[in-house]
Amino acid sequence: MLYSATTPEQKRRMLREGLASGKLQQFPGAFNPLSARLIQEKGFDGVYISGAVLANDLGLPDIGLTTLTEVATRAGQIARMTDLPALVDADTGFGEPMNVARTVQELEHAGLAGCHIEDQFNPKRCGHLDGKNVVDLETASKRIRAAADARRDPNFLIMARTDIRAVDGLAAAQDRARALVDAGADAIFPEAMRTLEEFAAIREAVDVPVLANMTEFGKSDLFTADQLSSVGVNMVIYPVTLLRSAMGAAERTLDAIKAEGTQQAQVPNMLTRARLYELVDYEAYNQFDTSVFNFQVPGQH
Ligand SMILES: C[C@](O)(C(=O)O)[C@H](CC(=O)O)C(=O)O
Ligand SMILES: [Mg+2]
Repeated sequence: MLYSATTPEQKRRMLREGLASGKLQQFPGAFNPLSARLIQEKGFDGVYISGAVLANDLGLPDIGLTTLTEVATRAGQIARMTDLPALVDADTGFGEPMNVARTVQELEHAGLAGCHIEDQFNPKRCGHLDGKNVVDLETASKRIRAAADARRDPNFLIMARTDIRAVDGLAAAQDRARALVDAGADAIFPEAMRTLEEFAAIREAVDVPVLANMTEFGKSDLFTADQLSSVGVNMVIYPVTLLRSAMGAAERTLDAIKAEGTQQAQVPNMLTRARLYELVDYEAYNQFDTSVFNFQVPGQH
């Protein structure tokens, strides 16, 4: 009932253990708190909270328009609904190194298990689009160092994302990954890798966990969990997958209502009322009510 009984500290330990387990950690992107429940129920290892999804959900493009307050608030609402660890996309950290430090403390406070901070210029863009740019190594390292120093829980995961592959190539991505680990990164997110061999090259360059971004319509093929495991990737995200699926379904239903004058034919594709109630644990609230209100007033029989 209500929120997860697992504490943020426990979730952060779970994330660390999962990354050290040798088993690929699969983190689908939750597009709202309810979908985080579904992700947990289906047996995934954790929940990803995508910057693109948070921006798109507000009707905005993913170009650094969302604020720290918006991201921390929404990420906190999602994280508290699941017993799984949640990793959030902190974009470029929302400013200069001191802002990055505050970002990390806000995200810790919101109950996140970790975040990733990238080395793009502001305004940032989707890592799978052309025309992005990256900051120099010193600036990128300062962001990561500030993030690592700011956390109060040593298990809060600081993941460094580098977008440099698309700008300067794979060797540059290996160098930068190494340097960001030296700056304090606990894990590396090499953005826009093209092949499995490229993931293997990053794996070779660093000895911290490596993440693969399996976003649709991007630069990489959608590799399977087995393929990613075979090159030593530790964690995979499906960042926008559920939002795209849900919005695809919504569009088809709206089209059907327009064309047919009723949603009837779409009903079999919908989550039933019973299933929805199950996901929000309706029954537990019912029982709470019954136990609270099931009393007798003395003298009244
Ligand atoms: C992972 C990502 O940063 C996100 O915000 O989810 C995006 C995903 C996308 O736009 O498809 C990215 O830059 O890859
Ligand atoms: Mg993003």
